Amino acid sequence: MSYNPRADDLSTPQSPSAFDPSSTAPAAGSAPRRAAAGWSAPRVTGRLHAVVSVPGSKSETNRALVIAALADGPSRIRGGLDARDTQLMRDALRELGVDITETVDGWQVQPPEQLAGDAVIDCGLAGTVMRFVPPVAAVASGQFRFDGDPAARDRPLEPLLLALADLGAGVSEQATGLPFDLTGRPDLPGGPVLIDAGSSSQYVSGLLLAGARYQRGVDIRHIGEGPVPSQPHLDMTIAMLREHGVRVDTAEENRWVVWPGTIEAGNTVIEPDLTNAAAFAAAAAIAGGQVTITDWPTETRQAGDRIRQVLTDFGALVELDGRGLTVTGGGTLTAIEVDLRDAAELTPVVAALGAVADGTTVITGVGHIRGHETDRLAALEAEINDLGGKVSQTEDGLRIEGTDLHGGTFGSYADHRLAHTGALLGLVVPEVVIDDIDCTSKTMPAFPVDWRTMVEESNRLS
Ligand SMILES: O=C(O)C1=C[C@@H](OP(=O)(O)O)[C@@H](O)[C@H](O)C1
Ligand SMILES: C=C(OP(=O)(O)O)C(=O)O
Repeated sequence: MSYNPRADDLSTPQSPSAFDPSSTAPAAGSAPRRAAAGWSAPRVTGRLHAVVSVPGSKSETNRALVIAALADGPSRIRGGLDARDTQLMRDALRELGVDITETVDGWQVQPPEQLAGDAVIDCGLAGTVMRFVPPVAAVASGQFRFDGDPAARDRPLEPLLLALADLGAGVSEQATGLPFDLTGRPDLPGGPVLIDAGSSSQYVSGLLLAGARYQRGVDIRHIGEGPVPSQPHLDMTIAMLREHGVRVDTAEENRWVVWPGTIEAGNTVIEPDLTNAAAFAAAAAIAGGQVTITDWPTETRQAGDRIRQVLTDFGALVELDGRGLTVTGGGTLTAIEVDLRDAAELTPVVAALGAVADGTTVITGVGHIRGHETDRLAALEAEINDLGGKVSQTEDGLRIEGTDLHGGTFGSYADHRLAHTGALLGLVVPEVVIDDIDCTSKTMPAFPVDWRTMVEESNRLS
């Protein structure tokens, strides 16, 4: 199965323009829409009553693949996510000479004696591919061109390219993002490097993942004014590396040191993706009723686990027990104020909840998501307001006045999580149509079917 639609088949709108507090024109909303009829979001007619399972974590899967590709022998990954982002990662690593066999019992990953290749690496729209693979290619012999979807060319990358050049890789001069060329060398010196990682934690994760294979390891210092976002994702990187015998020192704030050495091969079991699960959990809160997500881990490194507290704060009942995570909603929500810097991926789901909650929801700490799959702050503002919402961007987040909404087309900008926002609103607002539901294949190809099943089965029972 391929999750890699041709860029010119996507017909997705352009990214909305950068934040401009003086502008009242919703650049994102005025972008051209997909001409096709779109996907009618299913509406809940009674109460939700569903048990849902979601596939593996994108973040864990792509880290496990990179670690296995750099390890000292064969590894097995069980429960790995099969979606566009992880397909692109598997394809990229294969271009570097890694053998990945997909069996019913998981993926068997066999690294080559020496990473090597001469290839164009397609990053799609995947942050984890465009930021984790170049540090790996830096120790491969060969020349690589990195490119991706049109929207991927707008995603920030320059700090990582500068860092890789400082560490000894050959990076095309003047490159500030995709596309760029990289020449690797198995004896990459590595060593100390300064980086402004305020726009993405993924630069640091990428350097950490490959750093043990650099001659002098890597000693990264973040020098930006603002903090590095998404701390749980950094913690996940460090924990997974340590599980594979890599020494990572983190005693100093904003400094990460990886010692040179072997990355031990081993087996990894991937947890369900809690950020994708968050959309299903939020469904019960927004529409009322009960949704159980199976296999929700009692302890996890995933940032998406934060949704438990968020939904509780909105007024839902959230229980974690042997069944999994069960969310019970009464159909009304109370607005919250929340700093999502550590779990910025949740912003589109939280924005949907805020749009229909009683009161004004304020989300802070997420200015950097202007560089996610699309400018998420502009897109959420424009698309929710197109349905009659009252959303405005702030410098580092959103201010959302809960109100009654009406139907209309919800633009997804090729962003799976924007599609989740539209689907959530469509549970309670009649005639919401999502222009491009297929973009959910980035991390969950079954999303449209599983979402509709959740709603239609509940409607049938109530
Ligand atoms: O390392 C990862 O797996 C991720 C880190 C975060 O990126 P940013 O730090 O760029 O937000 C997160 O938003 C993204 O979905 C996945
Ligand atoms: C920001 C996200 O993805 P990426 O890994 O492409 O940065 C996301 O999945 O919400």
